[in-house]
Amino acid sequence: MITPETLVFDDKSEMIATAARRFVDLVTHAQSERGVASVVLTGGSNGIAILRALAADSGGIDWGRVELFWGDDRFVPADDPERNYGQACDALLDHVPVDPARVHQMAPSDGVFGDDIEAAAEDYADVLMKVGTGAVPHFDLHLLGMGGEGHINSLFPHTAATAESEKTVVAVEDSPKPPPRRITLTLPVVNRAKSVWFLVTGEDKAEAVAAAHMGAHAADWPCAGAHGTDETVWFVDRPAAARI
Ligand SMILES: O=C1O[C@H](COP(=O)(O)O)[C@@H](O)[C@H](O)[C@H]1O
Repeated sequence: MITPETLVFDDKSEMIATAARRFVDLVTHAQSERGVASVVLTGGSNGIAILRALAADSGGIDWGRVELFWGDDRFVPADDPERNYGQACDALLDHVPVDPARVHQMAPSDGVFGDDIEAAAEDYADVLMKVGTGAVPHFDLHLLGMGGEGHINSLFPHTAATAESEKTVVAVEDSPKPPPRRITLTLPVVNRAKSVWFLVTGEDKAEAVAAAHMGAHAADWPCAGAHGTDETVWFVDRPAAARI
């Protein structure tokens, strides 16, 4: 496994600005190599902050050639402010010329599958296979936020979703963090990404950051189970880095 790169910043705005610049470099490089870049977005404070920074300046990114996915979303109605997809639209996607056919949101609870969260999760697994023409894509980048107990996407400690080794997408019915119903990519899918970046701030995250850096078990600290095939980068502020 590749040794993670850990970048510690004095403040959050400096961290987000650096991550946004690296995002531009990574995506434009992928586009020049392969035509289309694939990126998995995340929710949470920093996952949305980087999108706002990109709305202000996205350099030479051709947004029409970015395939966008979500690492997780909350299974709530489409207009619920808790939706990671809706927050991403407000922060970035409504302001740049994305190709709607390349924007792959997870279904909301009032979408085509209605309240059937299992059907919605299976549909997203199909989407991954279809876009990857028969295999889950090796995403160019998977962004991750992280909770204080080490959750990433909607993979919480000591849950079946975190232990999942076969399915690519699962439904979560009892998330300890509200709202309780969510859809999430699983660790085997996260770990297909070439680059996995964590965006983490705050001293309440310091124990989880330290656990991941000390090689904890993913069951205990899901963040410890996420790695890119080419790089794993931790963007952390000083309080979050306090215990490493
Ligand atoms: O519930 C969620 O939380 C994580 C982390 O959020 P943060 O606000 O503590 O940074 C987020 O990455 C995930 O997508 C989201 O659904």
